[in-house]
Amino acid sequence: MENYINREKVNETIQILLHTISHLSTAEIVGYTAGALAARYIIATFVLDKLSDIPGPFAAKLTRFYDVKMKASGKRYVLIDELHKKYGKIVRTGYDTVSIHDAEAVKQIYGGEKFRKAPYYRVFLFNNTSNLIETSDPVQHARYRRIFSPGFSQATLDSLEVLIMESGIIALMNKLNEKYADKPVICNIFNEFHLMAFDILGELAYGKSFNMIQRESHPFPTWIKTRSTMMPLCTTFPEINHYPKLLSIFFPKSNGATMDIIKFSEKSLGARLADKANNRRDFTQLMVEAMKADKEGNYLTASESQVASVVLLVAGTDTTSNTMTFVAFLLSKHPHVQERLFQELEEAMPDRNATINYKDAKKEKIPYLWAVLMEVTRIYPAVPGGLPRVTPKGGAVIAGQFIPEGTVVEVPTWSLHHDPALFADPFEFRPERWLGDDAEELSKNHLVFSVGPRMCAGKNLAMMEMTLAMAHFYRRFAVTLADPNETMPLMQQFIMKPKSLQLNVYLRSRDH
Ligand code: HEM
Repeated sequence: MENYINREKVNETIQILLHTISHLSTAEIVGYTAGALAARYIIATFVLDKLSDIPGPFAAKLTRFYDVKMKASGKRYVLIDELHKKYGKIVRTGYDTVSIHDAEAVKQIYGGEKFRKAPYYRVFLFNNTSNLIETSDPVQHARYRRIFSPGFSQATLDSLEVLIMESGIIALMNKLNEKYADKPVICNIFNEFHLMAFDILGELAYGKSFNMIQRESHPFPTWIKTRSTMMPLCTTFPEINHYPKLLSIFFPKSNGATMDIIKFSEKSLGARLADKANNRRDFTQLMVEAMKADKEGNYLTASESQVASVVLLVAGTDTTSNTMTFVAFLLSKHPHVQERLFQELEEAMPDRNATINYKDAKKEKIPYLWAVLMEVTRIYPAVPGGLPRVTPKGGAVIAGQFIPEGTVVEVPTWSLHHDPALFADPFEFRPERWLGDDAEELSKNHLVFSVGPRMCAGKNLAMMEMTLAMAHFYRRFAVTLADPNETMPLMQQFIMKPKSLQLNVYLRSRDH
């Protein structure tokens, strides 16, 4: 390279440039700079545009703000679906982003390591510290997965079942019995499931329950809510997430909430480190061990551990509690389904107040409960949007279309779940569809936990928690909507939830 550079010529050019600039007025400098930036933008957008043959709204081609607007609407999954209906199975959603509505593309994009997680995920950086959900580096991801996989295994979860039952499910059932059942008192069941999910994850990822079912309050959910206001902008312009100082200027409240979360995590982990007698195999224990591990082995830094607690909590609370809210909504709207479920549960648990083990509540034993969960998560997948990935070096042909390297691609989960070619009458709530001979075939396009190496690590925990909670809840109570005309409008950030943060119901005790 050295040989090709004529240093004298370069110096001479710089001198001429500096000389010219020194003779320009401020207004001229501003004008020329703006002109140069505009020219660069026009050339990049219209001349060098590598995605020019992919259809989509004109505004999406011009700026990433088109996507910010979709995200800020809280309805991005619906808007993306409408774009597919208008433009076809491959749609441009931004100047470097493409949505692909094609079931075959799922395996190609998510099934292996080739398509890495997009910079979008940097919004999950806490304090600029990498973690299981955020990292796009397969080596770092493998280290995190190795450390945490014992905590996600069914064997570990079985050993923690009593804890999950007592701190979460039974505690909630007792509260519902006392406070709401058979009384003309409205129960915001969304909130109650939320409190339960927090208490369970508190036990597993913070070493002890937050005791929210009883206390009904804790600053954690507010911190998370405050932090999430930065999502639309910070997922679309992800570079900003590497600069905590910039974040503190642009999003002072979000940043403050992040710092509060980190401080809380630091304190909780410190308490567990000091509690030498406690060695149950939960996530906190895995972190404590990883912090003491050899640098060459499965180690975690203190900062990685604090962030891991947060990430497990964020990933494992709203997802499960919102899904349980969706179950309550759909079962209230379809009383015959609720009745059929009750009959199966009554058979499995003849005594209303008895408890049942997970192994006796599973698909093989109570198939209708499983079918209800499958159908609810098909209609309302807690993570409804496409999961953004980057096309590898050399680009890739996806669904018959060449997509250049470095493009962000995603397959929209909600759209596939409502595609009549994949699910007959997709907008109909019909758990029975999961009891037929083609259930296994159908489940190939059921993507609520995603697929491949980056699929949900907490699937076992989620299924166990939701199955046990639903079994005990619908065995004990009949649920009706406080407002029979309730439509439950939804709001999507990364996770989807009821927009009002409420689902108001009445609970009636099953009397035998
Ligand atoms: C109904 C409940 C849940 C749903 C629908 C769900 C869905 C998902 C989805 C779709 C992903 C892939 C994200 C992506 O690629 O961008 C994911 C990842 C993840 N989930 Fe879940 N999740 C649920 C519950 C849980 C629970 C209870 C935990 C545990 C605390 C958990 C922990 C994680 C983690 C750690 C990842 C990242 C995995 C990795 O990249 O290796 N999730 N989840």
